[in-house]
Amino acid sequence: MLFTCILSSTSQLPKIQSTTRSWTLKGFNKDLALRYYAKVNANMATGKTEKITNWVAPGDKSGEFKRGQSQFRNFVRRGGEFEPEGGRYHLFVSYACPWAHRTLIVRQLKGLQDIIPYTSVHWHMQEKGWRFATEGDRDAPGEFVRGDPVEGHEGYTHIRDVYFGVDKEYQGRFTVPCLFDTKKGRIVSNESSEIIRMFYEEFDDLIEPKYRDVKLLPKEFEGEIDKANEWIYNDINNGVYKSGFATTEEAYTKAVQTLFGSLDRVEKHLEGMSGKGSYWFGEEITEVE
Ligand SMILES: N[C@@H](CCC(=O)N[C@@H](CS)C(=O)NCC(=O)O)C(=O)O
Repeated sequence: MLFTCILSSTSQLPKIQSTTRSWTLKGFNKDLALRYYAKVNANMATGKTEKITNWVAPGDKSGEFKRGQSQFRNFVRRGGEFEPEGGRYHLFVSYACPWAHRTLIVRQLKGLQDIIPYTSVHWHMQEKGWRFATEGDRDAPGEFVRGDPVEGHEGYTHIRDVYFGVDKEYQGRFTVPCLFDTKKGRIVSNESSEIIRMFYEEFDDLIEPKYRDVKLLPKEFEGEIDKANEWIYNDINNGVYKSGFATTEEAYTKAVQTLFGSLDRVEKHLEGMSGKGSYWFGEEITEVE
């Protein structure tokens, strides 16, 4: 999934080829790839004053990409501070972001299209981070790629405006996905793994009955799902970033080897399921997918 985000951004970068046994990178020009990633990195300047732009902190000799924690970690919950309500929450995404993809996928699977509207930013992230599309953009196709439609956000040009709009002193990165509460004017969450979990059941009273039966975190598999998430997140989802943003050969090699080892592990698991269904646990799609 993350390969799509990083690697498909340029036709010059390697294509991933899946075989039943292993994943191989054919024609991988690492130097070219690293130069590209370095350029993306330089273009991803965010932050208000300090350079919180560097994926690898200056002075960190390890050259390893270390992801910061998402800072908005509230939950939409029945009876809680953020009640589930149709039209109340707005989801900001980028079609170029796989963390955002999973929120869109779950939104669709759970039939939340009329409950949670969304906006996708322009795909090209530049020095101020993600920006909203304008009327003049001719190169940003796709549904809901538009200006920020939230009332009170008139004049917002970038996702950073949403963050600074709720916290003038915000010091983190201006990431998508970001779930915004239009009623309280607050960011509920900018952590995709938690946004999807809110979508699983919290809005169930508002959706058609057939969507209530979509159980992406079935009780009987919860423990196994958490276990699988642990290494899939560290080695694959985030592993792509660790590979792409590494600034030393050592960090790069370690991340890439871990990544491909884990992709093999996925292949092996799915091969072992053959005949039992196409998904991680067989017949039913779950969070692991
Ligand atoms: N842990 C976050 C990560 C989100 C994330 O890193 N999004 C990237 C796009 S793929 C982003 O918006 N980056 C902008 C930046 O870091 O400046 C999540 O899963 O929601």
